[in-house]
Parts: sequence; C-alpha cells; structure tokens
Amino acid sequence: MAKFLREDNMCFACSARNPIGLKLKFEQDGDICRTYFLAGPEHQGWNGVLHGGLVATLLDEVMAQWLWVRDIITMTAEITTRYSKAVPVGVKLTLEANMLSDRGRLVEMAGRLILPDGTVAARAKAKFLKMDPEKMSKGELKLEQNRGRGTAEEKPDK
Ligand SMILES: CCCCCCCCCC(=O)SCCNC(=O)CCNC(=O)[C@H](O)C(C)(C)COP(=O)(O)OP(=O)(O)OC[C@H]1O[C@@H](n2cnc3c(N)ncnc32)[C@H](O)[C@@H]1OP(=O)(O)O
Repeated sequence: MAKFLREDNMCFACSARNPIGLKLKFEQDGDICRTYFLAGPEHQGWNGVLHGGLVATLLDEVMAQWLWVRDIITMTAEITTRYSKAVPVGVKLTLEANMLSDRGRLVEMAGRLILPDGTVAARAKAKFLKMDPEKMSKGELKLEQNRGRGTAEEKPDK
C-alpha cells in the first residue's frame, strides 16, 4: 500500500539515497522496531556528545518506522524526549520503539535510545496521527492544511 510513498523516498533519517541523511535501516523483533546508529563528530553538539535534536530525530524515526512497516501512514503530532544521560558519539547506539495505544486516528508510541552497556540514555513518547496515504504521496501533501496555523494570531505557548 505504501509502495508509492517509498519510491521517491528522500527521508533525512531513512533514505538510502539522501546524501546528507542518516541512512537508518530497521529490523522488526516481535512488537519492537529497532535500528542502530553510529554517530560521528559531525553529529555532535557539545564536544563528544550527540546533539539532542538528533536524539529526538532518531527516536521519532524509529517510532514512525514501527508504524510505516505496518502500512500505518502517520505524521508526528507530538513528541516528548527525556534525556537522562549524555549520548557519546563514536559508539553503536540502539534505538527501539513499541506501540502504547491505538485509538481511532491517534497512535501513542514509546521509544528509547540504548547505549552499548545497556543504559537507556533517552526515552521518548509520541503521538502520531494517521494520515490519508493519497495525500502523503509525492507532491500531493496538502500543505494548505497549514493555513491559519502557526500564524501571529495564534497565541504563543505558555
Ligand atoms: C519512506 C518515508 C518514511 C518516512 C517516515 C518519516 C517519519 C517522520 C515522522 C515526522 O517527523 S512527521 C513531520 C513532523 N510532523 C509534522 O510536520 C506534523 C505537522 N502537523 C500537522 O500536519 C497536523 O497538525 C496534523 C496532521 C498532525 C493534524 O492535523 P489534521 O488536520 O490532520 O488533524 P486535526 O488538527 O483536525 O486533529 C485531528 C484530531 O487529532 C487531535 N490531535 C491533533 N494533534 C494532537 C496531539 N498532539 N495530541 C492529541 N490529539 C491531537 C485533534 O484534537 C483532533 O481531535 P478530534 O478529532 O477529537 O477533534
């Protein structure tokens, strides 16, 4: 079903042909989706430490892929990341995701980043909203759905 979405995939996290992408590959282990990542110096924020935005990206992606491989087409609506330990670059990281709940359009997912010694350095929870695959196909994402959102009229977060 999602084949047509895969054809032009330039996803920063998972595309094999995005020249600046992370090129993640995924495996399924029962109800767990898993990937591995070896961060380099180009991925750091503080010296030797993986940038926190990339930690969130890795977690977002492994959760999204759990859904994607099951042909559940979604967008991330909300993600919360708890950074418990600094994540070093230069070591093999493991990212895992599982589903927490599936109610109507809303799917809640959990993700974790695991260091080589088994320590969970970061955890994420996220809400994904199911999308119409037709609207997600290349060039047809209805960005006009954004109209009226995120404008100056919208009150800032408190
Ligand atoms: C091969 C390629 C593989 C690629 C994998 C890529 C994975 C990448 C994952 C991502 O990072 S996606 C990019 C980041 N996310 C976005 O850009 C999403 C931006 N936001 C939107 O586009 C829209 O806000 C969104 C699609 C999430 C929802 O808009 P909709 O117009 O479809 O839904 P609407 O706002 O009407 O909300 C529908 C329902 O969900 C509820 N809802 C929305 N956001 C929610 C939220 N955060 N938590 C709980 N409920 C939420 C909302 O209240 C409402 O409830 P009711 O039906 O009861 O009225």
